Amino acid sequence: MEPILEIRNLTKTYKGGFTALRNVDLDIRKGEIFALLGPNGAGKTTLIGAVCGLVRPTGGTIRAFGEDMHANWRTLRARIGLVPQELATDMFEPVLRSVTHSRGLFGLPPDPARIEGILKSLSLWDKREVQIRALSGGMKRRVLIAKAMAHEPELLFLDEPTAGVDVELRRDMWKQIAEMRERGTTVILTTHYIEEAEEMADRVGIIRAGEILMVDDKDAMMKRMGRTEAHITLAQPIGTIPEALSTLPLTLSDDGTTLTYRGGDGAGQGKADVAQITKLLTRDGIDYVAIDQHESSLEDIFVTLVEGGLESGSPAA
Ligand SMILES: Nc1ncnc2c1ncn2[C@@H]1O[C@H](COP(=O)(O)OP(=O)(O)OP(=O)(O)O)[C@@H](O)[C@H]1O
Repeated sequence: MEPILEIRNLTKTYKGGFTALRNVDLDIRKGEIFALLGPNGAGKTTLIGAVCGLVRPTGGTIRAFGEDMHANWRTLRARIGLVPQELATDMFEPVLRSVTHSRGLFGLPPDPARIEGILKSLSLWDKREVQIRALSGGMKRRVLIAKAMAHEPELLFLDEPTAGVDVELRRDMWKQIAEMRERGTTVILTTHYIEEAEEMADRVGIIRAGEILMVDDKDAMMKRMGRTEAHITLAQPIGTIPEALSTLPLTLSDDGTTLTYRGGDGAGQGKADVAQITKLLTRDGIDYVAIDQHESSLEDIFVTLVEGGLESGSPAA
Protein backbone atom coordinates (compact mmCIF):
# COMPACT_ATOMS: atom_id res chain seq x y z
CA MET A 1 0.00 0.00 0.00
CA GLU A 2 1.28 3.47 -0.82
CA PRO A 3 2.10 5.35 2.36
CA ILE A 4 0.01 8.41 3.22
CA LEU A 5 3.15 10.14 4.51
CA GLU A 6 6.74 9.54 3.40
CA ILE A 7 9.55 11.24 5.26
CA ARG A 8 13.04 10.86 3.84
CA ASN A 9 16.33 11.95 5.30
CA LEU A 10 14.67 14.69 7.34
CA THR A 11 17.10 16.80 9.28
CA LYS A 12 16.54 19.84 11.47
CA THR A 13 19.30 21.90 12.97
CA TYR A 14 17.99 24.84 14.99
CA LYS A 15 19.58 28.27 14.66
CA GLY A 16 21.81 27.85 17.70
CA GLY A 17 23.34 24.78 16.04
CA PHE A 18 21.40 22.09 17.89
CA THR A 19 20.39 19.17 15.67
CA ALA A 20 16.95 17.96 16.77
CA LEU A 21 16.34 15.54 13.86
CA ARG A 22 18.96 13.47 12.08
CA ASN A 23 18.21 11.78 8.76
CA VAL A 24 14.78 10.62 9.78
CA ASP A 25 13.09 8.14 7.43
CA LEU A 26 9.50 7.24 8.21
CA ASP A 27 6.51 5.92 6.28
CA ILE A 28 3.00 6.17 7.67
CA ARG A 29 0.37 3.82 6.28
CA LYS A 30 -3.10 4.95 5.39
CA GLY A 31 -5.64 4.21 8.12
CA GLU A 32 -3.23 3.27 10.89
CA ILE A 33 -2.70 4.64 14.36
CA PHE A 34 1.02 5.26 14.67
CA ALA A 35 2.55 6.08 18.04
CA LEU A 36 5.83 7.95 18.19
CA LEU A 37 7.52 7.27 21.50
CA GLY A 38 10.52 9.05 22.85
CA PRO A 39 11.89 10.69 25.97
CA ASN A 40 11.75 14.48 26.52
CA GLY A 41 13.63 16.36 23.88
CA ALA A 42 13.85 13.39 21.49
CA GLY A 43 12.50 15.43 18.58
CA LYS A 44 8.85 14.39 18.45
CA THR A 45 7.38 17.88 18.36
CA THR A 46 10.03 19.00 15.89
CA LEU A 47 9.09 16.13 13.57
CA ILE A 48 5.39 16.98 13.73
CA GLY A 49 6.21 20.67 13.28
CA ALA A 50 8.21 19.90 10.15
CA VAL A 51 5.26 18.12 8.56
CA CYS A 52 2.75 20.77 9.63
CA GLY A 53 4.81 23.74 8.56
CA LEU A 54 5.73 25.07 11.99
CA VAL A 55 9.38 24.09 11.70
CA ARG A 56 11.48 24.59 8.58
CA PRO A 57 13.54 21.45 7.90
CA THR A 58 17.23 21.86 7.11
CA GLY A 59 17.26 18.84 4.84
CA GLY A 60 15.23 15.98 3.46
CA THR A 61 11.83 15.57 1.84
CA ILE A 62 8.27 15.08 2.99
CA ARG A 63 5.62 13.61 0.71
CA ALA A 64 1.98 13.46 1.77
CA PHE A 65 -0.81 11.73 -0.14
CA GLY A 66 1.74 10.85 -2.81
CA GLU A 67 2.81 14.43 -3.49
CA ASP A 68 5.70 16.61 -2.42
CA MET A 69 4.64 18.78 0.53
CA HIS A 70 6.95 21.62 -0.33
CA ALA A 71 5.68 21.98 -3.89
CA ASN A 72 1.97 21.56 -3.02
CA TRP A 73 1.93 23.14 0.39
CA ARG A 74 -1.52 24.75 0.55
CA THR A 75 -3.61 21.89 -0.78
CA LEU A 76 -1.76 19.20 1.14
CA ARG A 77 -1.65 21.04 4.47
CA ALA A 78 -5.44 21.46 4.27
CA ARG A 79 -5.73 17.66 4.42
CA ILE A 80 -3.70 17.45 7.64
CA GLY A 81 -4.90 18.20 11.16
CA LEU A 82 -2.78 19.05 14.17
CA VAL A 83 -3.69 18.87 17.82
CA PRO A 84 -0.85 20.78 19.51
CA GLN A 85 0.18 20.31 23.12
CA GLU A 86 -1.36 23.57 24.17
CA LEU A 87 -3.88 26.08 22.96
CA ALA A 88 -2.08 29.30 22.16
CA THR A 89 -4.92 31.56 21.05
CA ASP A 90 -8.68 31.84 21.17
CA MET A 91 -8.97 31.81 24.96
CA PHE A 92 -11.74 34.43 24.91
CA GLU A 93 -13.70 32.78 22.09
CA PRO A 94 -16.70 30.60 22.84
CA VAL A 95 -16.14 26.97 21.87
CA LEU A 96 -18.53 26.85 18.89
CA ARG A 97 -17.12 29.99 17.27
CA SER A 98 -13.54 28.88 17.73
CA VAL A 99 -14.13 25.46 16.19
CA THR A 100 -16.15 26.94 13.30
CA HIS A 101 -13.34 29.40 12.68
CA SER A 102 -10.79 26.57 12.45
CA ARG A 103 -12.75 25.04 9.59
CA GLY A 104 -12.89 28.37 7.76
CA LEU A 105 -9.11 28.77 8.05
CA PHE A 106 -8.69 25.97 5.55
CA GLY A 107 -11.09 27.54 3.09
CA LEU A 108 -13.89 25.05 3.61
CA PRO A 109 -17.52 26.21 3.41
CA PRO A 110 -19.41 26.34 6.73
CA ASP A 111 -21.00 23.07 7.81
CA PRO A 112 -22.86 23.65 11.09
CA ALA A 113 -24.20 20.09 11.18
CA ARG A 114 -20.70 18.68 10.99
CA ILE A 115 -19.38 21.00 13.70
CA GLU A 116 -22.33 20.03 15.87
CA GLY A 117 -21.50 16.36 15.30
CA ILE A 118 -17.87 16.88 16.29
CA LEU A 119 -18.77 18.83 19.43
CA LYS A 120 -21.34 16.22 20.42
CA SER A 121 -18.88 13.36 19.90
CA LEU A 122 -16.45 15.13 22.24
CA SER A 123 -19.16 15.97 24.80
CA LEU A 124 -18.61 19.66 24.15
CA TRP A 125 -21.98 20.58 22.72
CA ASP A 126 -23.33 21.71 26.10
CA LYS A 127 -20.30 23.97 26.45
CA ARG A 128 -20.55 25.51 22.99
CA GLU A 129 -21.22 29.03 24.24
CA VAL A 130 -18.62 28.90 27.03
CA GLN A 131 -15.37 30.83 26.60
CA ILE A 132 -12.47 28.43 26.22
CA ARG A 133 -10.55 29.98 29.12
CA ALA A 134 -13.39 29.02 31.46
CA LEU A 135 -13.12 25.32 30.63
CA SER A 136 -11.24 22.70 32.64
CA GLY A 137 -7.88 21.48 31.32
CA GLY A 138 -9.41 18.28 29.99
CA MET A 139 -12.18 20.16 28.21
CA LYS A 140 -9.63 22.54 26.67
CA ARG A 141 -7.87 19.51 25.22
CA ARG A 142 -11.10 18.33 23.69
CA VAL A 143 -11.51 21.76 22.09
CA LEU A 144 -8.07 21.33 20.54
CA ILE A 145 -9.16 18.02 19.06
CA ALA A 146 -12.43 19.52 17.80
CA LYS A 147 -10.53 22.38 16.15
CA ALA A 148 -8.18 19.92 14.44
CA MET A 149 -11.09 17.80 13.22
CA ALA A 150 -13.17 20.72 11.95
CA HIS A 151 -11.67 20.66 8.48
CA GLU A 152 -12.04 16.90 8.14
CA PRO A 153 -8.35 16.01 7.93
CA GLU A 154 -7.35 12.69 6.46
CA LEU A 155 -4.14 12.67 8.49
CA LEU A 156 -4.26 13.83 12.09
CA PHE A 157 -1.32 14.55 14.39
CA LEU A 158 -1.89 14.50 18.11
CA ASP A 159 1.02 15.84 20.13
CA GLU A 160 0.74 14.34 23.61
CA PRO A 161 -3.05 14.26 23.46
CA THR A 162 -3.57 13.11 27.02
CA ALA A 163 -0.66 14.70 28.90
CA GLY A 164 -1.83 15.73 32.34
CA VAL A 165 -5.42 14.55 31.99
CA ASP A 166 -6.93 12.15 34.50
CA VAL A 167 -7.25 8.45 33.83
CA GLU A 168 -10.97 8.55 33.11
CA LEU A 169 -10.70 11.32 30.56
CA ARG A 170 -7.66 9.64 29.02
CA ARG A 171 -9.69 6.48 28.38
CA ASP A 172 -12.46 8.61 26.95
CA MET A 173 -10.03 10.30 24.58
CA TRP A 174 -8.62 6.95 23.49
CA LYS A 175 -12.15 6.03 22.50
CA GLN A 176 -12.49 9.23 20.48
CA ILE A 177 -9.22 8.59 18.71
CA ALA A 178 -10.22 5.00 17.92
CA GLU A 179 -13.47 6.33 16.47
CA MET A 180 -11.56 8.75 14.24
CA ARG A 181 -9.64 5.81 12.87
CA GLU A 182 -12.90 3.93 12.30
CA ARG A 183 -14.02 6.86 10.17
CA GLY A 184 -10.88 6.46 8.06
CA THR A 185 -8.56 9.08 9.57
CA THR A 186 -4.89 8.15 9.82
CA VAL A 187 -3.61 9.09 13.28
CA ILE A 188 -0.08 9.84 14.40
CA LEU A 189 0.32 10.49 18.08
CA THR A 190 3.24 11.26 20.30
CA THR A 191 3.08 10.17 23.87
CA HIS A 192 4.97 9.68 27.07
CA TYR A 193 2.42 7.16 28.23
CA ILE A 194 3.63 3.87 26.90
CA GLU A 195 0.33 2.40 28.03
CA GLU A 196 -1.32 4.69 25.51
CA ALA A 197 0.73 3.26 22.66
CA GLU A 198 0.24 -0.25 23.94
CA GLU A 199 -3.51 0.26 24.05
CA MET A 200 -4.07 2.01 20.75
CA ALA A 201 -1.26 1.88 18.25
CA ASP A 202 -1.00 -0.44 15.29
CA ARG A 203 2.64 0.48 14.87
CA VAL A 204 5.17 2.11 17.12
CA GLY A 205 8.20 4.21 16.31
CA ILE A 206 10.87 4.90 18.89
CA ILE A 207 12.85 8.11 18.61
CA ARG A 208 15.85 9.16 20.70
CA ALA A 209 18.11 12.16 20.27
CA GLY A 210 16.63 12.98 16.86
CA GLU A 211 17.07 9.50 15.43
CA ILE A 212 14.45 6.85 14.79
CA LEU A 213 15.71 3.75 16.57
CA MET A 214 13.01 1.36 15.50
CA VAL A 215 9.66 1.16 13.74
CA ASP A 216 7.54 -1.95 13.86
CA ASP A 217 4.08 -3.40 14.35
CA LYS A 218 3.41 -3.12 18.04
CA ASP A 219 2.65 -6.82 18.41
CA ALA A 220 5.74 -7.85 16.45
CA MET A 221 7.89 -5.49 18.54
CA MET A 222 6.56 -6.98 21.75
CA LYS A 223 7.13 -10.52 20.48
CA ARG A 224 10.60 -9.84 19.17
CA MET A 225 11.84 -7.73 22.06
CA GLY A 226 9.76 -9.27 24.84
CA ARG A 227 11.49 -11.09 27.66
CA THR A 228 10.47 -13.12 30.66
CA GLU A 229 11.91 -12.47 34.08
CA ALA A 230 11.30 -14.99 36.85
CA HIS A 231 12.59 -15.12 40.42
CA ILE A 232 12.42 -18.56 41.99
CA THR A 233 12.78 -18.55 45.77
CA LEU A 234 14.22 -21.81 47.04
CA ALA A 235 13.29 -23.48 50.35
CA GLN A 236 16.97 -24.12 51.13
CA PRO A 237 20.04 -22.31 49.76
CA ILE A 238 22.11 -24.12 47.12
CA GLY A 239 25.81 -23.67 46.34
CA THR A 240 25.69 -23.69 42.54
CA ILE A 241 23.20 -23.80 39.70
CA PRO A 242 22.34 -27.48 39.05
CA GLU A 243 24.11 -28.98 36.04
CA ALA A 244 20.81 -29.76 34.28
CA LEU A 245 19.98 -26.03 34.19
CA SER A 246 23.38 -24.75 33.15
CA THR A 247 22.38 -23.98 29.55
CA LEU A 248 19.54 -21.66 30.60
CA PRO A 249 19.94 -17.91 31.26
CA LEU A 250 19.92 -18.26 35.05
CA THR A 251 21.76 -16.53 37.86
CA LEU A 252 21.95 -17.49 41.52
CA SER A 253 21.81 -14.87 44.27
CA ASP A 254 24.85 -14.55 46.55
CA ASP A 255 22.99 -16.15 49.45
CA GLY A 256 22.01 -19.10 47.23
CA THR A 257 18.26 -18.75 47.84
CA THR A 258 17.03 -17.16 44.62
CA LEU A 259 17.38 -18.29 41.04
CA THR A 260 16.69 -15.55 38.51
CA TYR A 261 15.77 -16.31 34.92
CA ARG A 262 15.98 -13.61 32.26
CA GLY A 263 15.31 -14.69 28.73
CA GLY A 264 12.73 -15.92 26.29
CA ASP A 265 11.48 -14.24 23.18
CA GLY A 266 8.10 -12.76 24.04
CA ALA A 267 6.44 -15.62 22.14
CA GLY A 268 6.18 -18.16 24.94
CA GLN A 269 9.76 -19.45 25.15
CA GLY A 270 10.29 -17.80 28.55
CA LYS A 271 7.23 -19.45 30.05
CA ALA A 272 8.31 -22.82 28.66
CA ASP A 273 11.81 -22.36 30.10
CA VAL A 274 10.47 -21.51 33.55
CA ALA A 275 8.20 -24.57 33.47
CA GLN A 276 11.22 -26.68 32.51
CA ILE A 277 13.29 -25.18 35.36
CA THR A 278 10.67 -25.99 37.98
CA LYS A 279 10.34 -29.53 36.63
CA LEU A 280 14.10 -30.12 36.82
CA LEU A 281 14.33 -28.57 40.31
CA THR A 282 11.61 -30.95 41.52
CA ARG A 283 13.34 -33.89 39.84
CA ASP A 284 16.61 -33.02 41.63
CA GLY A 285 14.82 -32.70 44.97
CA ILE A 286 15.30 -28.92 45.24
CA ASP A 287 12.17 -27.37 46.77
CA TYR A 288 11.04 -23.88 45.91
CA VAL A 289 8.58 -21.74 47.83
CA ALA A 290 7.67 -18.97 45.39
CA ILE A 291 7.94 -17.98 41.74
CA ASP A 292 7.59 -14.35 40.78
CA GLN A 293 7.27 -14.19 36.99
CA HIS A 294 6.88 -11.16 34.78
CA GLU A 295 6.52 -10.74 31.01
CA SER A 296 8.02 -7.53 29.67
CA SER A 297 5.67 -4.80 28.55
CA LEU A 298 6.15 -2.25 25.82
CA GLU A 299 7.42 0.02 28.59
CA ASP A 300 10.25 -2.40 29.48
CA ILE A 301 11.15 -2.64 25.81
CA PHE A 302 11.11 1.12 25.45
CA VAL A 303 13.30 1.65 28.50
CA THR A 304 15.77 -0.98 27.28
CA LEU A 305 15.98 0.66 23.88
CA VAL A 306 16.18 4.24 25.02
CA GLU A 307 18.53 3.74 27.93
CA GLY A 308 20.54 0.78 26.78
CA GLY A 309 20.88 1.62 23.11
CA LEU A 310 19.87 -0.56 20.23
CA GLU A 311 20.98 -4.14 20.67
CA SER A 312 18.61 -6.36 18.80
CA GLY A 313 16.47 -4.01 16.79
CA SER A 314 15.62 -4.01 13.14
CA PRO A 315 16.28 -1.02 10.95
CA ALA A 316 13.61 1.65 10.97
CA ALA A 317 11.06 1.30 8.18
N1 LIG B 1 13.23 26.66 18.58
C1 LIG B 1 14.20 25.89 19.05
N2 LIG B 1 15.48 26.32 19.08
C2 LIG B 1 16.47 25.54 19.54
N3 LIG B 1 16.30 24.28 20.00
C3 LIG B 1 15.05 23.79 20.00
C4 LIG B 1 13.93 24.55 19.54
N4 LIG B 1 12.82 23.80 19.65
C5 LIG B 1 13.23 22.62 20.17
N5 LIG B 1 14.56 22.61 20.39
C6 LIG B 1 15.35 21.49 20.94
O1 LIG B 1 15.23 20.38 20.08
C7 LIG B 1 15.13 19.19 20.87
C8 LIG B 1 13.88 18.41 20.48
O2 LIG B 1 12.75 19.12 20.96
P1 LIG B 1 11.28 18.59 20.71
O3 LIG B 1 10.35 19.56 21.33
O4 LIG B 1 11.10 18.24 19.29
O5 LIG B 1 11.29 17.24 21.58
P2 LIG B 1 10.10 16.33 22.04
O6 LIG B 1 10.51 14.93 21.74
O7 LIG B 1 8.83 16.79 21.47
O8 LIG B 1 10.14 16.58 23.60
P3 LIG B 1 8.95 16.61 24.69
O9 LIG B 1 8.57 15.19 24.89
O10 LIG B 1 9.66 17.19 25.86
O11 LIG B 1 7.87 17.47 24.15
C9 LIG B 1 15.17 19.60 22.32
O12 LIG B 1 16.47 19.41 22.81
C10 LIG B 1 14.81 21.06 22.28
O13 LIG B 1 15.45 21.75 23.33
